[in-house]
Amino acid sequence: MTEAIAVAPLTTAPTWRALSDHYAAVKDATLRDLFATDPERAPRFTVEGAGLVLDYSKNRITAETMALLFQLAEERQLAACRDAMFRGDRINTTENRAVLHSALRAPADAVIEVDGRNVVPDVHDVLDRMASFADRVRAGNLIGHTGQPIRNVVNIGIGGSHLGPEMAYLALRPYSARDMRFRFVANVDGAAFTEATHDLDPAETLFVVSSKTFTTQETMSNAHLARQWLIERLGDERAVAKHFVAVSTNAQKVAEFGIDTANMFAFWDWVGGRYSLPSAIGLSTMLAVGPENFRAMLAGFADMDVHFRTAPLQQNLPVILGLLSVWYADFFSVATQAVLPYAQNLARFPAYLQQLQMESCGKSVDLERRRVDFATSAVLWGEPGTDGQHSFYQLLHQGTHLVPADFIGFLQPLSPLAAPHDLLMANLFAQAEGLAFGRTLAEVEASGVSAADAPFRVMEGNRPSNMLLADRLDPRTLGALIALYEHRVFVQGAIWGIGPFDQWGVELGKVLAGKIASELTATSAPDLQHDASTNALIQRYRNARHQS
Ligand SMILES: O=P(O)(O)OC[C@H]1O[C@H](O)[C@H](O)[C@@H](O)[C@@H]1O
Repeated sequence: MTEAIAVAPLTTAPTWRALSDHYAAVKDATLRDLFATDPERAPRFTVEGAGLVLDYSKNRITAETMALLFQLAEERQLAACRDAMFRGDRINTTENRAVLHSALRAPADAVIEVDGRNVVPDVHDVLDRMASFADRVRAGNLIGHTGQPIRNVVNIGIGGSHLGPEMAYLALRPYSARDMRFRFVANVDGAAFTEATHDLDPAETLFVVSSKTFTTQETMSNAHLARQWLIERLGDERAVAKHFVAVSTNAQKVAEFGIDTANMFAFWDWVGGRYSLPSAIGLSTMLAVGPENFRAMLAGFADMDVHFRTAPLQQNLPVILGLLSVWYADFFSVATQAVLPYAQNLARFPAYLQQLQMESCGKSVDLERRRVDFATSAVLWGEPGTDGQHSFYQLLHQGTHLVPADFIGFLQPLSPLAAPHDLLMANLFAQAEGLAFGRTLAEVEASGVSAADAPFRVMEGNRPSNMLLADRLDPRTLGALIALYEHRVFVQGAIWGIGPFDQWGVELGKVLAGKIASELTATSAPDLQHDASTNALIQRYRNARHQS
């Protein structure tokens, strides 16, 4: 099946109109009043699944809002779209591909077919190869060209081939090998490579070149730098064979680069880059945390897959979160959304989610090729708490933008230092409370602040947030958390009727950069045919380059 499920233009859907009317009726309701008039509100709007608890009661919603949003989900055939994805239909119609990241974490006895072939055994073959390779490296049994064991791993990749491995490595740092060093190089800026390798002994260093296509300019440039770095220092081109492995879908390009395909870990075109962490793209994470922890992370992904497939819409975490995003983007005209993990180890989680959500849902044409007349993805951003509190929370509390926030916290500390955890969690709960309920003028004045100063201290509140809690940031929980956001993005895409699995918008920049790169380095003055601004910028760079 290659066709997307056809749906009518979103804004003509009957429930969309009902939601518009409903929005007009509830937009000024305050969380103070909503909580005061409904003692059952917190339990009513708390759901659990796959080891995560979601309290979404501090959103600007009523029971009717949710009923209408669930009705919208029915009208947009969300369940049928979801089932088509899990079944392996070619729902990525603009690239004519199936979308089966869920197969990467399916149990070994599952049967998921693409073009009549069960892909699950292929997935498990690669996982097993990754596991035996990881065991070898971690035990010090992978010997480099000069006879020394490999102790450093440098992942070279960008986008989905970087953000997931780096984010998961940092998240699971307490579970990782402390006697090895892990580095992640993405930016084509040579400074990234230099910084990552300056203190590494090449004799002990393994490069994992991760690229779905194996053609990405930045990754290929960094991989060539790595090759040169290694050969210069070890003095022998044959060293490459023992210090490079590749993760890719493109065996031909891997061989052309000079990596033996025996040292390649494969994945498939039905895995999107930003969904590829549970594929072989997770190799450097597995090298860090070991096969057992990596498989536990996959089990967490699978827990959330099952929850998304089977929980009723009303109890379904990704469905609820996706619908709330639609509610804010399209009715409150909210342009940004914050993700605020109260866990230092999730420092790169917002960056990871940026690609996941913004590359997926940053679209303005629906699958029926119509320009949309509603807002799609919000700009997603965030930093770990409490650091963000001392930076941008001022705007969250008193600025003119409404920024719905996802707070993420863990009941058990990851660090052996338990005392700071109480303080961390106190801040987490306090921020959500403060944003929702604020502080009125009367309350400020009653606290002894003068009438002249009081207006500056008022916090109007009514700023929505979700609270996501789990027991502990362990591999299984991390998997469930990532899958929660993957499926939330899917829900948004299905409601909006856009294709969340392509990224045509990144192509133009690549084409232009290729042309400009040759103009910057041409020995004779090129005939610049850009606009006047771009021509002048190129000229300025050429002048500086040729003077130095
Ligand atoms: O894994 P690669 O093929 O090197 O792709 C790396 C990244 O670059 C592309 O331009 C896409 O925008 C991303 O979706 C992708 O993750």
